[in-house]
Amino acid sequence: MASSTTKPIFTPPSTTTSSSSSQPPTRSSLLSFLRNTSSTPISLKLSHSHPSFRSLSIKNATKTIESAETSPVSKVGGKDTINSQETKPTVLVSEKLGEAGLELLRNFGDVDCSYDLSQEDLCKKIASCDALIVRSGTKVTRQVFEAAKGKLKVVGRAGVGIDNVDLQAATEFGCLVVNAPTANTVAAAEHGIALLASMARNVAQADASMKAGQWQRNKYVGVSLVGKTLAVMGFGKVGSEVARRAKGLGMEVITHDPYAPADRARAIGVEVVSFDEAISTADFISLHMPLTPATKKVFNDDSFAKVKKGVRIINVARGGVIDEDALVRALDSGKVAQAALDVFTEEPPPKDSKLVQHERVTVTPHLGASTKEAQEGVAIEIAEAVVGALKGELAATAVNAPMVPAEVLSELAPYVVLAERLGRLAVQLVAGGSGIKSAKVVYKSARDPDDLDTRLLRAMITKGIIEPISDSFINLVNADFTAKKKGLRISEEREVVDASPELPIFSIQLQLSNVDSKFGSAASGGGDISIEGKVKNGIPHLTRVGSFSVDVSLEGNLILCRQVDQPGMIGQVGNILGEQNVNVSFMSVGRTVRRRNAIMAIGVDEEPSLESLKKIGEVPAIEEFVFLKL
Ligand SMILES: NC(=O)C1=CN([C@@H]2O[C@H](COP(=O)(O)OP(=O)(O)OC[C@H]3O[C@@H](n4cnc5c(N)ncnc54)[C@H](O)[C@@H]3O)[C@@H](O)[C@H]2O)C=CC1
Ligand SMILES: O=C(O)C(=O)COP(=O)(O)O
Repeated sequence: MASSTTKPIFTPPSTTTSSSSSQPPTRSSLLSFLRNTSSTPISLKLSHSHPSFRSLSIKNATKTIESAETSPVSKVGGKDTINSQETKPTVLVSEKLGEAGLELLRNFGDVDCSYDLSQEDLCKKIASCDALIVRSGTKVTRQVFEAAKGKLKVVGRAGVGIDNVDLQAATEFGCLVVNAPTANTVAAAEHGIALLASMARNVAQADASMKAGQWQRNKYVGVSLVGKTLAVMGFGKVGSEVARRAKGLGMEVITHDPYAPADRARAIGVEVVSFDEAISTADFISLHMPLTPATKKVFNDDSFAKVKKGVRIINVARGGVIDEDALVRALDSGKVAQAALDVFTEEPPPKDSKLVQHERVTVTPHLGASTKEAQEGVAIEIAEAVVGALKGELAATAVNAPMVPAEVLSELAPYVVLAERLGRLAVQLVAGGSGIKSAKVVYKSARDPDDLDTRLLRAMITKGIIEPISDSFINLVNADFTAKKKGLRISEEREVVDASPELPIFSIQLQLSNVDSKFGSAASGGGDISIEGKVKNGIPHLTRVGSFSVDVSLEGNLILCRQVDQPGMIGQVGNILGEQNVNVSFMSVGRTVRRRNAIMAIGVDEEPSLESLKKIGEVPAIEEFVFLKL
């Protein structure tokens, strides 16, 4: 029989545990995946609307089918439109974007094209924007995220380099950053080759000289490319395309990239070498690495001291990777013969910049991505990514959230839902005051542990745990950051079990350590709260609570009761709920020893009233129970 201290224990539904009730209406319907996946099953959608971009989405299928009237997004004439009664999302485009991309955006929301905004004006405008699309000219600083006051959900970078976006601040504010990484690759590579060839033959200088009325054939004798060594610094998308083209011009190509696989370079006849070897053997050095703290001013006095005398440098990456004063010194001393630069530390550079004015320097105003083709491609790529993110889909080009390849995601989708619901459920089992400091996730699978990418699952478990206990906005972007800030440590383990290798995961177990439980039966032997779940026929199920086996699908609301294992219990509880017109969707009983203790897990469609929950607690054989919202 239950003691008065353990019975009845029930948790009234807290507002923070219900994501739909806790979000302001304009936000709850958006960013469903980034923000809230807790209410219905999901399916996957792959869209191939642009050849260079595969946008990957997880959509709430039930919602899409059932709630055309209530969802802000519906399909009309093949276009994504917004129902008239809902506020359309506002997308601020702060730099010139291709018309095809703008068209896509206009079909979805209100588009405000305001170019050349001052930082102050950007901060003023941003408070009413759901998305911001930039190129390299807009500085998206912490100040911008602060000024957005939580309204801004996505920053889309219509291009590759995201060094103009404060990613840390974006993450802290839960703002997704997406980029368009593929559509301008060829344009940047072609511009690199154009600069290489025109620098070698003094095209820009000779052109200026002729326009000034001169005919200086002897002054502009160039150097040949064939047989010369080109060092490609950064063998990514652009670097490898430059290398391919330089090989076609008869150049020897070497590369330095600490992260690129050597066999990918070797496959096109390019040798991977150390930084020092690359810069000391090359006749031409072409820069294609991103600007990061590690690459900032990596070309400085020390590195110029190591280059071959008379080297020629091309930079279509970022101005910041070169110490520009050091480059001027190296040009003046003759160590560097020429430079061709598309990018600058400060853009536009000061009018009196010694580098820009230098006779042996060829400059272009950041034109690498500026071809008609690339701009249309980039505009479509970013518009699709931003619209997708605003619709709550997972972005394949997310820069500050877990990004999972399409084929992996299609397998993991139901486990993603399971992960979040286990987190959400476990945290509701924790007794009031005890803070959660440590969570352990065990992924049981028949597959090799290295085959399982758990970043997304981990982020969803974290979101599930943190969201109900946080009054700030939690999504996939800031879940990890917020968990760390709250001092929650999440560890992961993979356990190989004898199960079907067809399934990526056999089960997910979640343990919260050193916490008191509202529901004593959820505590495992060591005093931790422990629950486990599986995916069955695509539906997440709770399969273990503490040491009790149960089997209930994780949908809607859940009542967990521990009772003396005796006949008639299901009927008694069912009757109490029935009297209140609460529909029982499923029931499962798990016990350790026959006729002793059992756990009853009851799924209910409606939220039972306080009165009916009290009545359940008054059933003599029920020793403890808890009401949980998923
Ligand atoms: N001028 C322009 O208009 C354009 C400039 N870009 C810039 O070009 C750069 C490369 O773009 P993608 O090739 O698309 O990027 P990517 O990400 O495909 O390639 C970058 C490569 O740099 C490598 N890398 C990182 N740190 C390095 C280091 N310390 N030393 C050598 N390599 C390092 C990476 O491993 C990666 O392979 C970016 O900075 C991007 O912003 C890109 C497009 C247009
Ligand atoms: O994609 C990049 O990284 C670029 O540098 C292109 O910049 P832009 O969009 O032309 O301002």
